[in-house]
Amino acid sequence: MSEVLNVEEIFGSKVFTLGKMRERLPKSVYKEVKKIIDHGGELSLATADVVAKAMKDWAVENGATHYTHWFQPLTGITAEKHDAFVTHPDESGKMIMEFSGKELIKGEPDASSFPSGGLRATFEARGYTAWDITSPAFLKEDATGVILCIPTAFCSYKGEALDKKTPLLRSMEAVSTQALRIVRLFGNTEATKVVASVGPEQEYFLVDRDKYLKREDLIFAGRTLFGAPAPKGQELEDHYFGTIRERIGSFMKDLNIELWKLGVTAKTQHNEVAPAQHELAPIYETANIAVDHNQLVMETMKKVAGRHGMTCLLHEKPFAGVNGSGKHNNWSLGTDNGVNLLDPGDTPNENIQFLLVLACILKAVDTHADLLRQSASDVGNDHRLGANEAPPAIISVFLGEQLEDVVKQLVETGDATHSIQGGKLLTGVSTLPDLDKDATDRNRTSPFAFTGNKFEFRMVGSADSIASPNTTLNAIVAEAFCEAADLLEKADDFDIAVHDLIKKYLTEHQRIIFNGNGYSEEWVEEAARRGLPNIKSMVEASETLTTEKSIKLFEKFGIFTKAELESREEVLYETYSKTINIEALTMVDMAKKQYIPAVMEYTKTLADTVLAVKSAGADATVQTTALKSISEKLAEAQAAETSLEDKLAEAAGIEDPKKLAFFYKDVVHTAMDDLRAPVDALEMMVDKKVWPVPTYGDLIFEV
Ligand SMILES: NC(=O)CC[C@H](N)C(=O)O
Repeated sequence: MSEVLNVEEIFGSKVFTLGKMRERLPKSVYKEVKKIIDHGGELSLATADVVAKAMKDWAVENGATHYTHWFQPLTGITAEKHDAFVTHPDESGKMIMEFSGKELIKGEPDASSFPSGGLRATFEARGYTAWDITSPAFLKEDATGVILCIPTAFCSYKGEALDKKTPLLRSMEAVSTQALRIVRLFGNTEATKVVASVGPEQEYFLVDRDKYLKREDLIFAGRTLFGAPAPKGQELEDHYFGTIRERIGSFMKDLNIELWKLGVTAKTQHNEVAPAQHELAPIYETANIAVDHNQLVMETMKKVAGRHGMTCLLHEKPFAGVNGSGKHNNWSLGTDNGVNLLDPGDTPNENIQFLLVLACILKAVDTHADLLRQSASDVGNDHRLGANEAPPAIISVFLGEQLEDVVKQLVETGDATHSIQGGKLLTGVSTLPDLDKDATDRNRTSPFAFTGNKFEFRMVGSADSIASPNTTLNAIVAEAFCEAADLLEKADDFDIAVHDLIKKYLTEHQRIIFNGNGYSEEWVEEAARRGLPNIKSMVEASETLTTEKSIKLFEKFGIFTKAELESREEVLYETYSKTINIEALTMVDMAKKQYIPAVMEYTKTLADTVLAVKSAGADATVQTTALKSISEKLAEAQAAETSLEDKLAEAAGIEDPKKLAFFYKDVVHTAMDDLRAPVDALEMMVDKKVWPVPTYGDLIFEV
């Protein structure tokens, strides 16, 4: 019998939850904290002192020696700088551990080396972290000891956002304010806020650590830059939902335990489509906490994989030719009195509030398809989108049969009189129950799919923070709600006005609805006919941040200033160029120091064989032909390697960040492909024993 795991007891044990605050704080202090969490406001320094002491006492009781303001700079990952609770000893030499309210609420981590896109000159180095009271503090335990982590926002001396959290929090407030106006129109006077909630499904690969360490591309780039396909890929679909192997299972078990302790509701786990690919999905929660938790999920996956002699690859496309990894971002909006704005009910044609919300979302997604596409772009996702079971780069919305039919009725006749019902699914077996069928099937080819009571934004990449996609979603929907509320609040006859507005929005924006196969070539053509943007790369997507339309949107709701948007665009170009540069340098390194020497050595062995066979008086045609074709490919690889180095030298002379990023995308990238092709071909021509690195087969089938 295995040991019984008390999940209820370990869940949240490393989190300074509301429950722990209620136990440890004086009633009045707890009430003040709770009020600010729910409705905003500022904590007085005296109250902050009391909270800080309680938080420190709890942390120290649990072994903590340090605290850190934990934040999310524009690197897309998290940052921390530890400070011990240590203070000056008194005269007798005794030291008492302390943590003040001031230290809790505000930090000044310097942190001047983080990307700021020109927002901070080096002489304006001051940056501040501010406690995000809405996301609970937690304990991180590793070889460093136990560290109290306080989620914080990070901004410059002038108050400009330098992180991912600040704009997200601003967008949550914006969408809450505007969505409240909508529910008020329908007579909901009880709700005091509308919360954006998110559940991100995290896909990942696990590879053996020893093999990983033999591949510079995995170490430096997080993905394979070379590699011929293995004889078997994912075509048999036998890995998908297959039995979880022992080694992976014991990783998953440890991962769950670590995550539960951190209050992450790790819920679903399974093998994904590609060999060595897996998935973990939590239950949805407030967007801000979901973003923090997803960072913890990614970090914990890497840590726990190490303990099991494996490495977790979060890259969107670690292996060419098989599925990449996404992070399907399930998003919805709910009032604090329990109404899910995205729940259509049984008869959506009669649910006017839902239809208005839906019409607003379609309008938002159509109007800002470019921004939504941008929010899901990162360097790795360029390889994933549109390839092997990942949504295309074209934004469209899947509504499903039932809603598509309601929309059609509204657009065509102005009235929706009925809703298609799911009915029964007849199993045809007397011992099996007949099932109630959903009114709508699912569509995994869509980048933005309605799934019953939420939207699943499937475009997001696996390695990316989910802060940007949710910030953008909240922002664009806030704008649509705001425009609708501006009109409807003034309407003489609300019923007629709302009906007309829904019809208008649906008619104007129905081009964004697509229920067919998003992977098909026909859709690319059809989307072009409809005038939908097809933004193929991260570099092209970055430009959309600073269009007039984008600046107007984000400034209107105080989510980004123009300067913040410009700085982010610049950071994206820099990140892109630096990442591709690392990849290209890694390729040069591997080609020059590993592949080319290995093949040279092999050609020598072959040449010796040719001579030996000939001198023995036998026919050496096979050996000679092999030698010739391998030497030709080797020459091709050598030339491509030199050309890649030339292109990198050319890149070094380009100063403008945008021009440079485009150069990396258009020129360096092509040179990289040109080098990969002959090396991959050589892999199939030489003896496996001389190949200097583990192959695709070794990496994804022998974990
Ligand atoms: N079965 C699936 O859901 C595959 C999803 C795919 N891995 C993606 O990148 O989105």
